[in-house]
Amino acid sequence: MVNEVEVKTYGLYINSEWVTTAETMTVQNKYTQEPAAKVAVATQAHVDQAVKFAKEALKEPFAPYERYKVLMKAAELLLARKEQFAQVLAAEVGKPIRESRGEVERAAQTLQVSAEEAKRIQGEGVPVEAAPGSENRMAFTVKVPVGVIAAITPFNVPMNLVCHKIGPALAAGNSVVLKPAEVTPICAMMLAELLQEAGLPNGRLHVLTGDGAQIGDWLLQNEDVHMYTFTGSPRVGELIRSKAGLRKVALELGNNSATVVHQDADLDKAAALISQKSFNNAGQVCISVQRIYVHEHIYESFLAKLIENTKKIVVGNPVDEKTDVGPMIRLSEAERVEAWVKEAVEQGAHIEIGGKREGSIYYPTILSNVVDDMKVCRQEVFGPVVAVATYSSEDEVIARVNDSDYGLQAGLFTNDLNFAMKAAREIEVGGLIVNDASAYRVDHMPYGGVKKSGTGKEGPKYAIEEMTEERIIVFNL
Ligand SMILES: NC(=O)C1=CN([C@@H]2O[C@H](COP(=O)(O)OP(=O)(O)OC[C@H]3O[C@@H](n4cnc5c(N)ncnc54)[C@H](O)[C@@H]3O)[C@@H](O)[C@H]2O)C=CC1
Ligand SMILES: O=C(O)[C@H](O)CS(=O)(=O)O
Repeated sequence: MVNEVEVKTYGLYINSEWVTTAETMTVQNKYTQEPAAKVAVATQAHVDQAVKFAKEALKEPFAPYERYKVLMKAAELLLARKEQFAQVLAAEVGKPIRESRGEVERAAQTLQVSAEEAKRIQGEGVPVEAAPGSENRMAFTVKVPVGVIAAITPFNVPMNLVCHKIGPALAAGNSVVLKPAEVTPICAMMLAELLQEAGLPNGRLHVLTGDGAQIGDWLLQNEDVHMYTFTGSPRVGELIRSKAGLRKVALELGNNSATVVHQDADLDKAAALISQKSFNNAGQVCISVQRIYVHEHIYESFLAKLIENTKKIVVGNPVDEKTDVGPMIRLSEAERVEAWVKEAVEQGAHIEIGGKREGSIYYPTILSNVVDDMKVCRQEVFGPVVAVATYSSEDEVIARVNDSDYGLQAGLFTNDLNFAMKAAREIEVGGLIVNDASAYRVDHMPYGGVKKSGTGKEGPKYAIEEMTEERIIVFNL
């Protein structure tokens, strides 16, 4: 089937209007390299205008039940248009069509859970009367919106990660100025159309496209932005934190995710799940398996099963129903991954399968005989490459998993409850997944890392905590 995506020009979405600009940018189909759409290029005046409308919108009532209805309606409309959105994702990301449909379904769930959470935002009674001299007082807290939130999102999951920002932000009563990734903004623009149709009040959402660094900087300069929520690279995350001053910042950053296969694990299950979760979206998932630590007693047998499963992966055109792995986001990224693998091989690694590039497609690759200081282990590959190493003791593997700048999620296959509990206590991550690979996520769970993987949690209930302020009300009776 040929992917026919209409080449449409999107304006900036400001105060429920589509604002055209003299300058536009082309968004490419990542497999065919043909134009998929054009988007407007915002100036600082557009950024300031969007923030101004966002701030003004906060003065208009938007009650929790109204937020619930709008977000639920948006989820319903999204599911009704699942195929249209999935085809756009396949084109703008190069994400295989079955996986793209999965992302749209998850995005709808994220909106639904956000809607439900809109009705559950609550404070608590505070027994101030327990303090000497306060016997005549009563107090309680309320959660109030932070105000205007700037949301900046990455290219790899452009639909669901946008919903993880605007869903909770709107549910909590905020206004949002969204800056989607330059290379994958189309779904975000379509989502804005959909939210408007679902009845979102004017001014609550604005979407700006153009130069990411420039718009990011203008958003940071604008004092009327109260919070920044960012998902992307550690480099940009640190930049935002350093420029945000005293304002709130939530950061979802990178990882070089480890998954451990212990000697008592179910090897068939481990090999099947790890091969599937290492190469989804061509490995461009920040919890994608990258470092695989296998107990030395079962190493040969596990590796053979992992290779066997990986051989079945179909590489090709994302719109083909059979395709499991499509292109990377850009040629230079595939070339970078190729160079890292070449360097690892020069340092002694063996390519067990893969190690091949065709244009921006990099084939699923398993490396063995690796050492922890190779780039493919130490840094974030963000591509379809895994590095398999052996270990001999529980303490050794926990120390090696923790020997990383990152700490988002890790996986552990074991049937030993004591080892699982020890790992739960000692592995330094935001989430440990037992008997599955690191890349497990459902959208209502708390999600976020430690160390260079970021600060703050996503998952609507947890993101709402970040996106509200707690206010105490004290009565002197
Ligand atoms: N923890 C998580 O949930 C996730 C983390 N990531 C991480 O994101 C990275 C890959 O995504 P990319 O889109 O390449 O990341 P990136 O950091 O290059 O870009 C992310 C966003 O930041 C914008 N941006 C670029 N420069 C900026 C600046 N100076 N100020 C403000 N905004 C700026 C971009 O336009 C884009 O919208 C990887 O490191 C990956 O691990 C990706 C997905 C999820
Ligand atoms: O971190 C990412 O790349 C995504 O958040 C993982 S998921 O939400 O697509 O599972």
